[in-house]
Amino acid sequence: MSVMRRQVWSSMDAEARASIMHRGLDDIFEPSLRASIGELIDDVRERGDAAVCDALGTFDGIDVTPEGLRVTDDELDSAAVSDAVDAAIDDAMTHLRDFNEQQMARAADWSFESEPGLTVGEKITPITSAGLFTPSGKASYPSVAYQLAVPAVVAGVPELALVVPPVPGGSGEVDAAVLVVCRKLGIRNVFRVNGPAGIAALGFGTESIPQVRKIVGPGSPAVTIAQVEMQRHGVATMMLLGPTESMVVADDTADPVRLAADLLIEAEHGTDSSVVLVTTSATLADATDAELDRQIAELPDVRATAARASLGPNGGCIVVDDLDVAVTIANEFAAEHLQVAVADDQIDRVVDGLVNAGEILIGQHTPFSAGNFVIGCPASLPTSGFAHVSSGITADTFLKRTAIARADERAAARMAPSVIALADHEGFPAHAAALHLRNR
Ligand SMILES: NC(=O)c1ccc[n+]([C@@H]2O[C@H](COP(=O)([O-])OP(=O)(O)OC[C@H]3O[C@@H](n4cnc5c(N)ncnc54)[C@H](O)[C@@H]3O)[C@@H](O)[C@H]2O)c1
Ligand SMILES: N[C@H](CO)Cc1c[nH]c[nH+]1
Ligand SMILES: [Zn+2]
Repeated sequence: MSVMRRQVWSSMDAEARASIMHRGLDDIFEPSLRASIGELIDDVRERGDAAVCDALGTFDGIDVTPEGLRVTDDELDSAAVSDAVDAAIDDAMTHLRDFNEQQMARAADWSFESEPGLTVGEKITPITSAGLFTPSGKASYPSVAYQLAVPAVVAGVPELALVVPPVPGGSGEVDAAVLVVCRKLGIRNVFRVNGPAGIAALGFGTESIPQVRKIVGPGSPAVTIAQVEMQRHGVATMMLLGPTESMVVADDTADPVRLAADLLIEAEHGTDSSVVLVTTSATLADATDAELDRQIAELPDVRATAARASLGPNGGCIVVDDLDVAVTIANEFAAEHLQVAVADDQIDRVVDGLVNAGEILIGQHTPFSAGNFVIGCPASLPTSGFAHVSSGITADTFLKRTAIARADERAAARMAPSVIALADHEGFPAHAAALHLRNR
């Protein structure tokens, strides 16, 4: 039986096409989950640390007192990982720091004289505080910790706090690799939390956990709902870093063995992931499917089950007539991670046409896992179609732009008739009066 659900674009009706584009949102915003997360948020607002501790007991099976929420200096200082992981974290953080510093160098204040006597521009400053959520459920995610924290540090956010659920099945300890990342970056405000309760705690502030202005980080549906709900309470959060997803656009020159391996990368995250191959070659699709079957057999059961769901009911293979159609599909899908595996002389044409994706990785030497871990591009990226309108987490996520203008007397007089005409039309006499009195 095929691993990938196979469809031919030219024979798919509108419903079949819409179904491949749709992912995740119904599950994420399932009404009873929304209601229970809403109650949890209210509880944290009313009872602070006590509610976070209760949620840790109920949902994560961990008993802690409020004093136990903060990861101690001793835990941070003694956290240790193998030399190989330590070196890999340094390698990754160097690339990520370089990427974000390049971005910062292009985010300079600017101004210009837009007419004689009128200067306008922008001043760019970091937000004053941010909360970083590192997931810890179906996997350990030190890479998410540095994907969030390095950009925040490079942006210069003065107050940072990181929350993370304890290792599942443990006795309350936090993944040592996450702590190593925090230590390397000088982040000492680290808290063990239940996922959604931790989001609420960052938004309201509790006795132990500092209140922040913006919360970022990918997570499970419960964590995602908590972030969306906290917008009602005046906290900035992002839309929407949900279940991991990927797409590969390939032509008949792609190597099916690498293609299968690359499709399995994000497919193994969970049964809620979605992975799609769009190809001009049915022969390549057949060969890739056979390879997928062989490579999935080598995965542990839990990852194999996730991969079959991601490539089967949640995703699949779409055979298209040409690469232009593939580009149209990729832009409509707006994948979190997108790889282009086409002939060298087609790459520019395809990449030029791609506009909606969290990241675009070019060629079969650029697998998603290199992007996830080490390349230095953002890897905490918008999912569920939000790559149509938003971007991954970078230093820019932690900056804001304030417009600045200065007019002299001559420019104010020149603008007065336009201001007064529009103020009169909108019915705001005080808006008009401020210009009238300057021009008497
Ligand atoms: N978009 C991205 O950049 C990106 C990056 C990494 C991971 N991800 C995705 O993030 C997700 C991580 O999910 P995860 O489960 O591994 O970790 P998670 O930490 O996000 O979720 C687990 C936490 O949520 C709590 N929780 C779960 N359901 C709950 C409920 N109903 N009520 C209260 N608490 C509840 C658990 O007790 C635990 O504390 C995956 O879907 C993965 O694909 C996305
Ligand atoms: N694929 C994830 C982002 O969607 C990032 C990640 C971390 N670890 C493994 N993968
Ligand atoms: Zn991944």
